[in-house]
Amino acid sequence: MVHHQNKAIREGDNPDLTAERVTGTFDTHSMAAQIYNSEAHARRRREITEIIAKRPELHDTKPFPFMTREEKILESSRKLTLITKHMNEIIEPNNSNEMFHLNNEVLGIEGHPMALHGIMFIPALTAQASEEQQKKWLTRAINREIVGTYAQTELGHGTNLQNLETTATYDVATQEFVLHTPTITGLKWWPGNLGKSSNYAVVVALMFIKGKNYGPHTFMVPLRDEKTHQPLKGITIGDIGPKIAYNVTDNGFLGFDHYRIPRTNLLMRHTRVEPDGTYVKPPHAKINYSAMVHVRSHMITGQAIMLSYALTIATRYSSVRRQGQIDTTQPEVKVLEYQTQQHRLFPYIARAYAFVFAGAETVKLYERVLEEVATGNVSLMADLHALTSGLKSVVSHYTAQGIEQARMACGGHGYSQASYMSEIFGVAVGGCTYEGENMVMLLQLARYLVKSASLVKTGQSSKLGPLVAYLGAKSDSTSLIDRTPTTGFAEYVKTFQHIARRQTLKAADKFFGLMEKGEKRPIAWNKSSVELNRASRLHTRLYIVEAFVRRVEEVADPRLKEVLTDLLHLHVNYELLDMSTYALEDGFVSSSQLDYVRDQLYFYLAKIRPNAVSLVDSWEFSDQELRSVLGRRDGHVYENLFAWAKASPLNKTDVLPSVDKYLKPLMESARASKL
Ligand SMILES: CC(C)(COP(=O)(O)OP(=O)(O)OC[C@H]1O[C@@H](n2cnc3c(N)ncnc32)[C@H](O)[C@@H]1OP(=O)(O)O)[C@@H](O)C(=O)NCCC(=O)NCCSC(=O)/C=C/CC(=O)O
Ligand SMILES: Cc1cc2nc3c(=O)[nH]c(=O)nc-3n(C[C@H](O)[C@H](O)[C@H](O)COP(=O)(O)OP(=O)(O)OC[C@H]3O[C@@H](n4cnc5c(N)ncnc54)[C@H](O)[C@@H]3O)c2cc1C
Repeated sequence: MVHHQNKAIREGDNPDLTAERVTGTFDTHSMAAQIYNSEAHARRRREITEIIAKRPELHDTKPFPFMTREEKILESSRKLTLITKHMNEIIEPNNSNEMFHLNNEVLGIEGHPMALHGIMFIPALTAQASEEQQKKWLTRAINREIVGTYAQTELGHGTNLQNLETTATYDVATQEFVLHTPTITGLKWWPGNLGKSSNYAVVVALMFIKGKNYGPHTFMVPLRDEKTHQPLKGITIGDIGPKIAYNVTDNGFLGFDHYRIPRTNLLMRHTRVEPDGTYVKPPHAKINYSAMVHVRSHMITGQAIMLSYALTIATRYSSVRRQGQIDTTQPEVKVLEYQTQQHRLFPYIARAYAFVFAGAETVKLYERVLEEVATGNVSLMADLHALTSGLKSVVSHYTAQGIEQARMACGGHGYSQASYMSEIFGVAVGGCTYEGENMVMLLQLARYLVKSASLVKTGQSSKLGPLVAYLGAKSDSTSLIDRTPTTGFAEYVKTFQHIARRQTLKAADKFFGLMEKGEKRPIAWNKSSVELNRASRLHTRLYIVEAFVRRVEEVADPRLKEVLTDLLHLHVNYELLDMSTYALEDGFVSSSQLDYVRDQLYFYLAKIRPNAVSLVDSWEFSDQELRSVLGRRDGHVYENLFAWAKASPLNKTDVLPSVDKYLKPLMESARASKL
């Protein structure tokens, strides 16, 4: 038996796909260890996948696209109950990475009744509840004795938290908070699993004590009777209806009618209200926003995975789909041979790797900040907020674009739900909106960049933090990119730094200039905001490149290093071309240097070509996880597309009731009138 580098090869697979795998130059298990950040985790993922494969009760009973929303919720609840009961047989208890994989395999990306419970409810209690409160609620939440969500957004306000309408007014006499929704626009709207599944929520409301507004605070609020699951008195609650995707999650609405909770339901780890109404303020004004920062830090990896789902589907399919000829004397080629197809897919494969490497760094920083904040050290909160605001925006934007490119790369079959592309797109694109609308979050990063620019302009560059230290450096007069040895990335990094620095300082100049001319700060900010957001994107894209460089430098295995270096070359050349306006406008990069960059790009598209399938196989998604007929590991696409179509509910009968009822009489009367 031949041992191939690509571990996805099996006998009986589509030979076109096997041929791709045979050309792979690196070990896909080793690459998986890079993607999932450790050999142990990559191995555990495979083990979990194998366990699930052997347990048919954990498989989808039919393809998701053939189910109604109610059927999907029922099916998801069934599987959720099973994996909760048998969790310890499948994953290490309390290992969030393993839990994430188990959920993706068994439940999929469309959500499930406890999605927000794990993503936000437990993290909010962990970071914001006092020890006493954690004893009361966190253990019950971890044991799934109660199910919770995070209810912040309202019908009328999501971004602007200071103008939420839900109030929590302290009643000193009874030592209770009175939660109230004064208008329809004050209804909580959107929280995941609020509609039907949760019986508790961490609710964000403006806190009033003795007539004074203390701004948004978080409260632990019971919503439904723990036995009957009926809404409690004073609570109006329900599902907001179907969405573009993610419809297994019951995003909901919630209203309070003078609903009372004890004082001690204010989450009091960092902030307190004494029985007499005395307010003890937290060590950082935005410490209660931690659940959002938690998700923003983790969603970078989640987005990279969804982008990779789409790329795996499109790259495998492009290796079995033959259409047209390049040399007319030869048979039809795999569509992956077309340079346009490679240009559509490979730069996004590089981006997916770049995103997952950047995501690993964000999670690490988040964990550090979480530990520090627990001891009262809030010094890194602003850095983490700035970094995650930029990354969540840039990564979700390019992920959505990349998935759509991958869908189009599959031609007509990409438009069929058999590809699963529309669901992957629909779920991923939600990330551009939730956890802070992308433009808004880029503007949060811009505040940090403008403060940093101001340090540079006032000669205080030494005070710049490591994430923005480059803003204080002096640029060379021109880029030396075409004189760089092909293995080096330093000149590219310098060029990206130059571009980000120039745009940041220029946008800051515009903002400060408008204020000098007499504009009020918020007006000047608004008039500079497009330029400021451009700076935020360029800064974030620089960070992503640097994270990619850092990872490639760490890799020891020469085969992995070579292919990752190829991908990095592709990435830096593609990114530079994509932002060439900025590079050209001050002459830092010349048009002949851009020609070099273009040539490099085409060179690396061709160099990566033999490894394309192995690069997507390395993500090690099972067929169950991908849920795509086009993306099947074995490449047997056509016969399975036919089987999938035959299984469509519309094909249960040859003649539909709608035909009997309407079309037949219509045709009959048309025929009769002709007689
Ligand atoms: C846009 C936001 C951040 C503005 O918040 P606000 O309180 O109004 O800010 P201010 O203007 O008063 O102050 C800005 C100031 O605060 C700093 N800051 C903001 N957030 C943080 C933070 N988390 N950590 C540290 N510092 C923070 C900021 O840097 C400024 O500092 P300066 O020094 O420049 O003054 C806020 O309204 C916001 O976050 N809006 C977005 C709302 C959002 O994300 N909602 C998510 C709801 S939950 C959800 O979507 C769930 C999805 C489900 C799923 O994930 O699957
Ligand atoms: C799938 C999904 C799941 C969600 N889950 C939850 C959940 O579990 N819990 C929860 O509480 N919420 C949840 N949300 C709500 C989500 O967090 C908000 O929709 C999001 O924060 C955006 O707020 P918004 O809807 O008020 O948008 P808006 O703020 O109304 O945005 C509309 C437009 O106005 C622009 N805009 C707004 N403010 C500014 C500004 N200051 N400067 C410049 N432009 C601005 C935006 O860029 C955007 O283009 C979810 C949303 C989705 C789509």
